[in-house]
Amino acid sequence: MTDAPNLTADLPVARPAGTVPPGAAETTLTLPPVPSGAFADAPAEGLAGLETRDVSAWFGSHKVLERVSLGMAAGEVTALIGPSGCGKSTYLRILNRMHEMVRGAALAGEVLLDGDDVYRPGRRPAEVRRRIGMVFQRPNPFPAMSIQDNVASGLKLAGIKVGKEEREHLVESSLRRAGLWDEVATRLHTPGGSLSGGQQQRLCIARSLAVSPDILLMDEPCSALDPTSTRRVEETIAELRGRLTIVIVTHNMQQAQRVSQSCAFFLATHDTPGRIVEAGPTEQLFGSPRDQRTADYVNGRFG
Ligand SMILES: Nc1ncnc2c1ncn2[C@@H]1O[C@H](COP(=O)(O)OP(=O)(O)OP(=O)(O)O)[C@@H](O)[C@H]1O
Repeated sequence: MTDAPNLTADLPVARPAGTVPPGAAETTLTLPPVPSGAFADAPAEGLAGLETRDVSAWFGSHKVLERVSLGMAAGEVTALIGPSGCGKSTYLRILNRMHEMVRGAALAGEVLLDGDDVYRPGRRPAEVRRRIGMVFQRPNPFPAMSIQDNVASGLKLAGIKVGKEEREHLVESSLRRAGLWDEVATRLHTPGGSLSGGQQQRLCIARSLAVSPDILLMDEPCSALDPTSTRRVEETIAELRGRLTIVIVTHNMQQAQRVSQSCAFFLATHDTPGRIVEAGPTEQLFGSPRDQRTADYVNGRFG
């Protein structure tokens, strides 16, 4: 594994994408390509990996991310860690084109889903978001809608039409994959809002899975949950590993170690945007970090 940011350290932004603020991307130059899978073992067959090259981000004139290059291997769980405000959630939202929904937001760089830039002109954001699903900090099912319809709503939102039988099959298989089926099989018609917080979060995972995404992004998915529900969601993540690619933002160092195979440590200072200080196998990042700042952070000495 390689420290991701060092590949292109101190080079100007390579390819402005979107509405980069004036003067932000001064130079255009050709960078040596980041070798595919440079940060991970060979990708699992049939699964898609994600890679970013020199991703920078702004809110208005405030630059919040600086040239983040990272490979997120197919079928693995990659954890993004770092102190509050270092840009982890912004980075996550860039991966499935949600960042551009914020007024005044801009970015530069490339996000490659199986080698294909999700910001390529002509590529539809809705299609990107179907392939790269997202689970948020707070469970957000439709509370009055039945459990079954909540799962199927993912299909509707993505504009996927299926027959009754296939719909039922998808609902069941998605709930099974999210580890919720046994708890709800006899009450699929009761409202999603009647479930516990942890069950609601797994319902949201099932809703995301119903459209068969390649990637699942999770933004602190357990921060609103009690320890038992947290453990259950972590088990679900473990079961999904190898079937799709997961990128999770977490403040919980134990959780990062429990669920992820790779880890990236982000850091910003009061006058510098967020960057990756160190990325690599989780075991190495926690067991023998190369950078003192990583060691200090994972050992709870700051942040
Ligand atoms: N919608 C927004 N408009 C303006 N600035 C924003 C917006 N969202 C985030 N920011 C700023 O971008 C920077 C990075 O925020 P971000 O939420 O990505 O960090 P984070 O590492 O995920 O933080 P946390 O761990 O607290 O969630 C912060 O300075 C934040 O204030």
